[in-house]
Amino acid sequence: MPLLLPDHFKRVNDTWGHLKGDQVLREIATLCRETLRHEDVVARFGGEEMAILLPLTPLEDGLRLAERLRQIIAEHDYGIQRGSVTASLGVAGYIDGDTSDTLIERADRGLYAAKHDGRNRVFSIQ
Ligand SMILES: Nc1nc2c(ncn2[C@@H]2O[C@H](COP(=O)(O)OP(=O)(O)OP(=O)(O)O)[C@@H](O)[C@H]2O)c(=O)[nH]1
Repeated sequence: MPLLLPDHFKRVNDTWGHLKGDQVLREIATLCRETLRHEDVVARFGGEEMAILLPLTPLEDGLRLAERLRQIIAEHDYGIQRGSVTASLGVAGYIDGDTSDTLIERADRGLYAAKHDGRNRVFSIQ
């Protein structure tokens, strides 16, 4: 399960306006959906955060997919200055006994590590 958070999104809103920010978020969600399988789920997870559910996907594959998404998001043309939209992703793989809370908590720690390491990165904490 990857958690995705755009980088420096306040700056996107402040520079190009909230409506453009909304459009960027919608485009990121569309890019995710286009990249994922039919059974995968992209969900808004409060604010500008998105949760991605990849059923029956080993962590290694989830990490590969998250890395692909990171690249696609960074390379897409949003109609604003190139390079101004990137995202950080934290990925957690299901472990026996996990609840949704413990899974999200690990993905969130990965996300925090990705932000802390400089953003536009994929991190996983097991
Ligand atoms: N346009 C738009 N902005 C949103 C939405 N939800 C949250 N935001 C904005 O997203 C911004 C998030 O800012 P911060 O939490 O400071 O994080 P950030 O600027 O992305 O910085 P880092 O996460 O540290 O890279 C805030 O300005 C929120 O108002 C939304 O639905 N639409």
